[in-house]
Amino acid sequence: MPQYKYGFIGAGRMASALAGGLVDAGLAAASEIAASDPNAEVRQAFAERLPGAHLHGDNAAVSRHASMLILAVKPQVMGAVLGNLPLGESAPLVVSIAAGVPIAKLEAGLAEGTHVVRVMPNTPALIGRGASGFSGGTHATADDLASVLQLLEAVGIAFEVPESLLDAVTGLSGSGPAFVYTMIEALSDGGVLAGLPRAVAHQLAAQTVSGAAAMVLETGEHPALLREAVASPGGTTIAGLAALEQGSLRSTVIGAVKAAAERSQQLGRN
Ligand SMILES: NC(=O)C1=CN([C@@H]2O[C@H](COP(=O)(O)OP(=O)(O)OC[C@H]3O[C@@H](n4cnc5c(N)ncnc54)[C@H](OP(=O)(O)O)[C@@H]3O)[C@@H](O)[C@H]2O)C=CC1
Ligand SMILES: O=C(O)[C@@H]1CCC=N1
Repeated sequence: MPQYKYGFIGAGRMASALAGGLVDAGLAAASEIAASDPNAEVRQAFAERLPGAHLHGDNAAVSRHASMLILAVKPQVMGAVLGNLPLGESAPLVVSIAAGVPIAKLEAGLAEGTHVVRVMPNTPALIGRGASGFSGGTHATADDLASVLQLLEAVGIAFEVPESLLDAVTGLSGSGPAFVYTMIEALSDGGVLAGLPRAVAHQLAAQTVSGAAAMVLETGEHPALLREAVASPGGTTIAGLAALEQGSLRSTVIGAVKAAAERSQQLGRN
């Protein structure tokens, strides 16, 4: 019988976000989670965030004993990791969260017949607000996909997509939090320029982004209609929107998602 419900290979930022999120969601106790990482500081940080979890320096100590094995290493080291990853007798479901690494490459590096699911999550999974896409491999069963959906829905929302769309998910929601943090910083800077104290501007900016996102998700209204409701004729908002259009905000954001999706595709070719 596998000893750990969830095993993470690589205990870095995304592994600790997912592990923390699934413990908070009640899907597993910390003692049912194990993670391996060659970096002692990273292992210590994971253990501090998730007291009771089992940390190892050796991947095999996790890969042999997990029901679901989550590969959370950089795409650049995935080949080396797969080449040295013994699986337990009751072979685990292997889930990769690495950007760009195709299912075919994962399957080729693992024992024939291994059940594989490729996932693209994001870091807000740590607080139950993740947004993920996933796609099953050649041998993945309906039960495997259901287990992965259960995991991802415990930490946010998730959509099954054809594998060909996972690079797009990476560009939008995988990398997207970084784009939004940049927007929050810029809003805060704008508030400071207009005279607000930094601490107040920072809170107002973050809450404005969070509130506006919740309006889209909770009212189901199209963002364009919500925007129109903010912009009074001859008012302040339309003056600001005109400035945004001058700076080509939309095409810049579209370009950012496209660049990230293209980089994900490139990583897959390496
Ligand atoms: N961060 C994010 O927002 C997201 C990341 N991802 C994907 O998640 C994966 C992990 O990203 P992230 O958590 O940010 O990266 P991190 O660098 O924080 O974590 C990866 C960890 O893996 C360790 N590692 C390196 N080699 C091995 C090995 N052979 N065996 C086990 N562990 C190893 C690294 O150690 P060391 O640093 O010493 O090399 C590092 O601690 C990536 O593939 C990324 O594409 C997906 C969605 C979002
Ligand atoms: O920047 C990266 O490569 C990873 C993948 C998606 C988010 N972070």
